[in-house]
Amino acid sequence: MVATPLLRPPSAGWRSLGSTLHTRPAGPAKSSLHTKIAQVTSGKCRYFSTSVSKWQTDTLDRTRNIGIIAHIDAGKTTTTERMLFYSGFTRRIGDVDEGSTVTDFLPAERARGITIQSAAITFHWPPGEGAEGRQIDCDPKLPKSAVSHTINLIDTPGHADFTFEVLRSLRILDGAVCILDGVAGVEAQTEQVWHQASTYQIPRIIYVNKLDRDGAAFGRTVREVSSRLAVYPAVCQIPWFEGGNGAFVGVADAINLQGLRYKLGDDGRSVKMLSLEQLEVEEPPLARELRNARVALVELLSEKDDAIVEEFFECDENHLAVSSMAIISSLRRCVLDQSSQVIPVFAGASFRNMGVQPLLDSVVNLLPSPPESPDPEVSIGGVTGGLRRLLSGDLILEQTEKASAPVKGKKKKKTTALADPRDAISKLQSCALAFKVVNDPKRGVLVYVRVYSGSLDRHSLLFNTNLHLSERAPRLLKMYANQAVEVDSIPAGHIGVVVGLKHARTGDTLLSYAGNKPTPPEPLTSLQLRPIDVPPPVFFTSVEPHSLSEEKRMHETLALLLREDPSLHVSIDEESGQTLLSGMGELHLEIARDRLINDLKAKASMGQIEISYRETGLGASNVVTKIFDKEVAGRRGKAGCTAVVEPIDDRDLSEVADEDTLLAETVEGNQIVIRAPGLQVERSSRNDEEASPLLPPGLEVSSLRAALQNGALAALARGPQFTFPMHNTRTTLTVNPEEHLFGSDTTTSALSAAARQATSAALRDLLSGPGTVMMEPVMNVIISVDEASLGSVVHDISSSRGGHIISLDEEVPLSATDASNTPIEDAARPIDPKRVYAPPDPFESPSIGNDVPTAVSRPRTITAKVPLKEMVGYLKHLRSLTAGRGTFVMSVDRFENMSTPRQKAVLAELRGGF
Ligand SMILES: Nc1nc2c(ncn2[C@@H]2O[C@H](COP(=O)(O)OP(=O)(O)OP(=O)(O)O)[C@@H](O)[C@H]2O)c(=O)[nH]1
Repeated sequence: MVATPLLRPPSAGWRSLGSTLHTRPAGPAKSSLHTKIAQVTSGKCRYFSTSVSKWQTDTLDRTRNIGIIAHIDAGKTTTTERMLFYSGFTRRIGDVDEGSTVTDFLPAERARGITIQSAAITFHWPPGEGAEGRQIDCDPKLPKSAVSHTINLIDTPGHADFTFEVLRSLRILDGAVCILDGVAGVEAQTEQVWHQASTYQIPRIIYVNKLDRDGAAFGRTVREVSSRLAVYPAVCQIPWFEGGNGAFVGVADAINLQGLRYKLGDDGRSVKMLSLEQLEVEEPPLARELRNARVALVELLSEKDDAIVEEFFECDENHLAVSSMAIISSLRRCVLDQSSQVIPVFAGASFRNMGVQPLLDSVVNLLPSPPESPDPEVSIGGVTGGLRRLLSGDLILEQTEKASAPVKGKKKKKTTALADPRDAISKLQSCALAFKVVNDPKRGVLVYVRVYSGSLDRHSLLFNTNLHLSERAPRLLKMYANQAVEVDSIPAGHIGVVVGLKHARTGDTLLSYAGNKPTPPEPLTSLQLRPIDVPPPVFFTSVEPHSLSEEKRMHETLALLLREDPSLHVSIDEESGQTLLSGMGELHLEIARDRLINDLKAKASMGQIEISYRETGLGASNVVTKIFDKEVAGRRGKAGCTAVVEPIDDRDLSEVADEDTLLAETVEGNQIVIRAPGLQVERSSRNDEEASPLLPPGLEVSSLRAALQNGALAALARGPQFTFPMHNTRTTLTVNPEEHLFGSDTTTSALSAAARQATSAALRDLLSGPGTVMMEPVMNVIISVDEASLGSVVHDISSSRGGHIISLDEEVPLSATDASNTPIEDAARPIDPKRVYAPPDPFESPSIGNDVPTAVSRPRTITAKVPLKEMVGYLKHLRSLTAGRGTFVMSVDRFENMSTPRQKAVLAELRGGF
């Protein structure tokens, strides 16, 4: 599978693998592969181009948008650094432990040695000009890695606190490399990220790293892949331990039937290649195992792919005679067709510079190009489907039918004639997803985008469908880690950066369209690419400026932080005036603190990190009316409204809404319904900005709605009894035009103030009536332990921590972290490790070689629901219960009402200091 070594005659000499030599050889001779792997012709392919800024769409098939996913510390950054080095991108290998890597370029990341931001880096493999180069016809009999490809690599973070960041990186990938730690095997978080990748149907290959470490067990890890990730591992390489159980010196390649021995202590560019025959002389046990691996590989592929069966018969049913190209093609088909459940597995030790070039070849050979990846999901006008279907007109047709179908039990709403949505779709020039916003100290705010259709051109007007505003794209860049090249356009399938956008945030969809209108034609305004739910924040901390004069700057910096990371929330406590920053985990907030204070230089300090509790009503309030009548900033403002606050029932929001409803939306766990009887707003009309004759001049429906919503949200940020934000409530605001609007005195700020006062009054009414209760975040926790510690961990969770055990050894998706509600296909059945080929590990007893781990060390998975409070500092405790082997991941399940004694105990603790 190694392009360069595969393509050269196996010889016992040391070869240089790297950027200097790329010859184009002849394809392998089919008939006698096991005796003669490849022949080399002297014909050379040159991959030169003159322009690096030209992004040709016709070279899209030579582009790979991939990510590296793994458990924390599995070696993502170390592997990425080697990739950059071998591709000629860097001159020396960066070291995570020294803090000199290219990808972890934030000071906070360098200091902690962990990856926080997913940086996008472009490089070429094999070294050359990548997809920008002149189109060269390559022999289809050669692997794709014979020609230089452009690889856009997204480095995803590994810590559970950054799940949201992992998700938003995942959704723009066409393929992924999953790195496993060869000592730790498949860990809880690997499973979590694996399932998230399954949600987006991302084709994957696996790389088992750290095989140089004591205790590394490639075979055991392969078996865990089958049992824990529920896929068939296609072992493409096996580790080469000197003399069978000595030092890790390289890999034996089951595709090309050769051994790759690296020079110890070297930078990994010198590799000795040995044919199977040579291995038989020099390392007979390894040669024997390599034959086993080849047989198992061909057998596995034959179960899933008919084409290789034919090839196998042509080779007289000789597993060793099947050509390496046939195997590569078969593996590629299986990787792209995820129903095969086949995942190729590779081996290496990135830190020792072993195994990374063959891995890069596999990225090019096996992972899909953008056009080969699954149709990206979009939502438009309440309908979801694939972007390609939308562009072909199929999806929107469904929407038109759905919109005109009568709603059960309701009279049909009056609608204006809808223009054919296909006309609107035909006006779409480009559609891109902003997947990352980074504040670069030199270049300003960089918005990383993945373009999905058309071509995003410099100076084009981009409509942001999340924020409903347009902004121009003054400059476009292609990023090489922290270096940039200016470009004129970013075509579909590519990743680039827009500089100079003032509003776009991570996760926003950006459109360019034909025509000079300020907004695109309906229903394009609602088009969203791969929408993703932001989980509710469960920790918070206060942020205080050092002085009053610093306050403005602090808020600007916070706003930037929120553009970068929308899973952070900022709110102001109305009464104390304190600024509160909330996030998904303790580490999440600590990193935010680092970013704010150390990187963005805000002169502010942060308080302690605390759990973010909530408050909810135990019944409905009375209807409360408030008329706001006051001078604001020298101008009279008068407006009124009524409010009712009640707990959410199980009615759907669409059932709550009627013809008088201007808005029915769930924001941060609370539903807001805004009604204006008789306003005669044509809601189903596509012109929401339409002024109503009942509205004072200058006041539009959209601004009335926004003002009322903001007012209600401000009031709901503070519960009447415990001052925690309200949760699980529905607030219905009603504006009666005749009673609550007062001509030109009714300004948006007066409306907002009236809504806030009415909601606050309804909350107080709730307190004097049915009362309120505290709610706490309850986590969905998945714990991985050995059989031996199962009992003590289960006991600890259920008795000392007040948790409920949901299941043992069953995959339960982490609700808040799973991107959609679509069932996870592969969460179903683990594959019996006995049916899977895995080479024996050094020191492994032959009797258990192919067996499941022994009873005491059998991995067990506990799924439980536990209050977050009881999970603070849990890792340390788990480690002590499991002799250091247990791991866990968690995500918010929901907020639950607290019992009176628990509420009392928590309040006493909070008052006494957390
Ligand atoms: N012995 C050995 N150590 C390795 C290998 N690869 C990585 N390491 C070490 O493992 C540690 C973690 O490596 P990283 O590359 O930072 O891992 P990561 O997956 O990027 O971690 P996060 O960025 O925190 O998610 C570092 O100390 C590396 O030096 C390897 O092949 N062998």
